[in-house]
Amino acid sequence: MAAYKIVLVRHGESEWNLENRFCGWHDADLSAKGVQEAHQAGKSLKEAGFTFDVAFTSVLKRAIKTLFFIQEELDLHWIPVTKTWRLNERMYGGLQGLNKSETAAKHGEDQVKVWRRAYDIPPPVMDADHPDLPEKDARYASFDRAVLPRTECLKDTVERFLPFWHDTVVPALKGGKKVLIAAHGNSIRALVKYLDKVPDNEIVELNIPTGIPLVYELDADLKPIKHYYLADEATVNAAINAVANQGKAK
Ligand SMILES: O=C(O)[C@@H](COP(=O)(O)O)OP(=O)(O)O
Repeated sequence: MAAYKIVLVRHGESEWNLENRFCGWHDADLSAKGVQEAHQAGKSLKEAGFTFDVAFTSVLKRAIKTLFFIQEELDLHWIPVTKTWRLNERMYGGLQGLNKSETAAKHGEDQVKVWRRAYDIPPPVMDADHPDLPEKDARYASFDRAVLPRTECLKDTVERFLPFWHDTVVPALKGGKKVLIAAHGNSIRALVKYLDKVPDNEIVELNIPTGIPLVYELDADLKPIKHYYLADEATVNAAINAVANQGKAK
C-alpha cells in the first residue's frame, strides 16, 4: 500500500500554448480552454475523492490560476499555497516568444526536439534586450542576478527544483500532509525524471498534457509504486500527442 500520494497538474492551456509559442518564464495567461481544463481537473479530483492540505505552484499566472480553479472545485480556498520560482517552467532562453512550428520549419524538427526535450542541451541564451529578461522582472527583484538563468535545459530545471522538493515538499509529505503541485510541462518532467529515475535518453519522449491530474503513489522511502492520470487513456494519449506534435513544422 502507498505510504504517500502526491498529485501533479500541469496548468490548463495557456494563450501561448494556443498560439504554439515557446513560453518558458513569460507570464502568459490561461486561454478560455485552459480555464475549462483547470476546472475539469478540480472536478476529476473531487470525483476521485481527493482532498489536499497544502499546495505548491510557480510564480507564473497560468499555474497559479489553474491551482485556484482546482481549489474552487474542491472548496479548498483556505489551504496554504506556496509560490516558488523553483516550480517555474524551464527558462526557454532566446526561444521564448517564437512559434514552435515556424522554428521547426527554420531550424528543422530534430533541432527543435533537441531544444524542447534534450536533457542537458539548453536552448540559445536570451538576449539582454529580450522583453522577458528575468533581471528586469519585479518578481525576481530580490534575487541574486547570478541565480537568474538566461536559458535552461531540463537538467538545470531538475537542479533548481530539487532543493525545494527536499526542503519543503518532502517534509510536508512526511508530516502527513496531502500535497498538490500545479506547475508546468518541464518542471513536472523534472520531478518525474527524479522520482522515476528516468534515464537521460528516455526523458526525451516524455510529454505532459495540460490540465490532467497525474497521481503518484509513493512508498515510505518516497519511491514510486505507480502513477496514473485522472482521465481515460484515449484522452490522455491524444493530449500527450498534441504536446509532442507542437514541435512539428506544419
Ligand atoms: O514553455 C512552454 O512553451 C511550455 C512547454 O513547452 P514544451 O517544452 O512542451 O515545448 O511550457 P508550459 O506551457 O508547460 O508552461
